[in-house]
Amino acid sequence: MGRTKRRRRHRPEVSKSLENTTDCVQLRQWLAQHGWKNETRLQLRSFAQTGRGICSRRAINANDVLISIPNQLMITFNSIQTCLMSHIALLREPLKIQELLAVFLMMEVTNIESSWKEYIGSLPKELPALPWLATEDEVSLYPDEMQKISRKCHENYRNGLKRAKKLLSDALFDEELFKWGYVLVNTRAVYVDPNQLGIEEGFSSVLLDTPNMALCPFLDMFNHDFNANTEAALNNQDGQLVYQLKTLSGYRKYDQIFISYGPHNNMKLLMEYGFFIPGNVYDVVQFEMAAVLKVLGVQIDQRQYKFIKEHFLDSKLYIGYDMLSFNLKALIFVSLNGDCKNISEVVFGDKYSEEFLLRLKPIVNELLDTKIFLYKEQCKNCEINAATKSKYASMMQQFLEYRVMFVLDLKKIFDEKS
Ligand SMILES: C[S@@+](CC[C@H](N)C(=O)[O-])C[C@H]1O[C@@H](n2cnc3c(N)ncnc32)[C@H](O)[C@@H]1O
Repeated sequence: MGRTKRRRRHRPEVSKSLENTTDCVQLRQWLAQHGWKNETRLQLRSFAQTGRGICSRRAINANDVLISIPNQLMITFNSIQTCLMSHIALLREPLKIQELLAVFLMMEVTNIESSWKEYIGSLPKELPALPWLATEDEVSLYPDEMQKISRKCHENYRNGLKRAKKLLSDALFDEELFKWGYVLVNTRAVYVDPNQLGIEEGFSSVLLDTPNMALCPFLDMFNHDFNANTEAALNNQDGQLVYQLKTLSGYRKYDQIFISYGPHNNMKLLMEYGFFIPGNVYDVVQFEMAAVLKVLGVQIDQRQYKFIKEHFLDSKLYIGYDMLSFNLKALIFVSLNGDCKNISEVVFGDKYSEEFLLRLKPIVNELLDTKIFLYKEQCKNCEINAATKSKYASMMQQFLEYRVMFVLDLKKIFDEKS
């Protein structure tokens, strides 16, 4: 009875081992040949919730070093420089580090003698459903804020593509493979300190930015969770530079081990990585100043406008589980109190009157209602498009459906709190 109970409580998430797949076997052999010891017995599995990810065949304790990847296995600016030397010499225009890494992947994926063949073989063949990869017709059905971000991401990509194309002859350039590399770098690269890697100053003739991105085999298989707490560092271990991850929380055997990609809200996760997490504690709904003023039904005068602009109160306007952002509350106050003599004192001293706080309640409700209305409308658009089975439209539809539930949740919480 005790055993059954214990087992039930410890039942791990449904998953399937990937250890016997060709890609995984080859990756492991290659890592082992280059000195990776896998002291924490990490294993690749396919998880029902997240797809491919990592667990351990033993329990992991808080403060354990999860993984140490030797520097020579990573793809850094240094490794690219050595491999692409002849092409880099032809460089007519500098690239960004992300673009250079993408060019490198594009070249190496077809190079059967590549030193990273096993790693490149382990990379996903299919790209995550990043909304900006959709067609312009589909993007035009997204909510305004997501259209804007999608177009910006697409523009960045097009600029990178233009630059990268100047680097190589047409015969050597494969646009589809470049896009594949570009997205994978965006979703998998880790931050590195160029000084620690011994990257000399001379990169500015080749790069538009600093070489602070690198690809780290196996370590890039960890999925994201907002609760995860890890520390990453390049350390010296037995005279060798290694990229190490330390976990600050423990994991049971076979439970998926997560890292955190940052305190990202769901919109950011979807735009940058192609997924979102229901219940994400960092999630928020954002507002434009014009939309807030419309709900308030007021017109602000010059003095109010100047105050808002001077203190950047027209940005970072959002509501999340922690409720209104500082700026949103301040913007509402300033907009409703044109005749107030001591705006600064109230706003920056958090001296809002009871009367104002009471007034906030219906305003917040209305702001959230406008979002629900919008998301429902846009959800219908994506639903029509999802019928054509585009993975972007389906993902956006799921996201907007979740978004409606999230905002309803916020309304409930705000109602209970105030
Ligand atoms: C660094 S990779 C992680 C490993 C990846 N799952 C793989 O199979 O190679 C980042 C990508 O994994 C996926 N991912 C990461 N965390 C996730 C999560 N919590 N839920 C769903 N997908 C996730 C997304 O596609 C993201 O772009």
